[in-house]
Amino acid sequence: MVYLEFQGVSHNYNGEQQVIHGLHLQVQEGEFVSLVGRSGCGKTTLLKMAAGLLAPDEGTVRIADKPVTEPQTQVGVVFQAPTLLEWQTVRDNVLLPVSLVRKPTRADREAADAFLERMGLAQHADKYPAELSGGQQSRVGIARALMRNPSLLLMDEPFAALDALTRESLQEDLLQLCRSRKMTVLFITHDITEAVYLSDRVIVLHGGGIAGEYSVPLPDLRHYEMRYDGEFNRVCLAVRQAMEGGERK
Ligand SMILES: Nc1ncnc2c1ncn2[C@@H]1O[C@H](COP(=O)(O)OP(=O)(O)OP(=O)(O)O)[C@@H](O)[C@H]1O
Repeated sequence: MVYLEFQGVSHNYNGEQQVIHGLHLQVQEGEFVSLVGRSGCGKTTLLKMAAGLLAPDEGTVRIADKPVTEPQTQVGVVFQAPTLLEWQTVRDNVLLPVSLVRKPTRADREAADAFLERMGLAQHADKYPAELSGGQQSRVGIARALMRNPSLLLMDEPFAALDALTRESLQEDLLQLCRSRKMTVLFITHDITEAVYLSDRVIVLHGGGIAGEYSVPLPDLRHYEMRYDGEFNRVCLAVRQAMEGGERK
């Protein structure tokens, strides 16, 4: 079943040249799709339209077959800058999606603590964001998005500020979570290896549209050794070549 769909979507800022132009894309329920492309090609613009934070000038974005006109409760969004509330503790920041609609219960606090533990932040729950490193703050942002129990996760370079090993372990955690909860994911990254490792499909954006689309022929259960596999590297090379300026579909 198609879960997220862009139907002939276009967008420009301030009436200037179109950043996204008549784009069609379907993401299946439970599918993990990465968006890659040169800086400024419109990845964040596309993600913001899916999040209901930006309206397309033309075309429609649909989630579960309903047009998106505003932010949706079943959608979790993670940006590279985690935008945490400085005056609230780490735990309260994670609880924010709940406290915006009702008073958090003990079960909510336990769920928040479980996500923080999963992100390796159990001992930081009572601290304030300013006391955490940039990478730790990014992980709080991810825990907060997961607190919504989202069916669709939109992630914009969520691991960009992390060291290589933390990044790898969070990639494993994210994959496990997505598979076990059958989450649909749209994931932006500049790292081709990360895109191929995490995804069922990698989409290359170029010139306002889709320049290439690559299914990843790896089993659902991924292991870091797969990154050195010949097939894996063939997909990485194809993605890279499309990023260098492939034909627009
Ligand atoms: N609020 C805005 N107002 C005007 N122009 C904008 C705005 N946001 C983005 N743009 C422009 O739209 C284009 C696409 O931006 P977008 O952030 O979607 O690209 P991106 O592919 O995510 O880039 P990056 O990889 O550098 O994050 C860029 O040329 C950018 O300068």
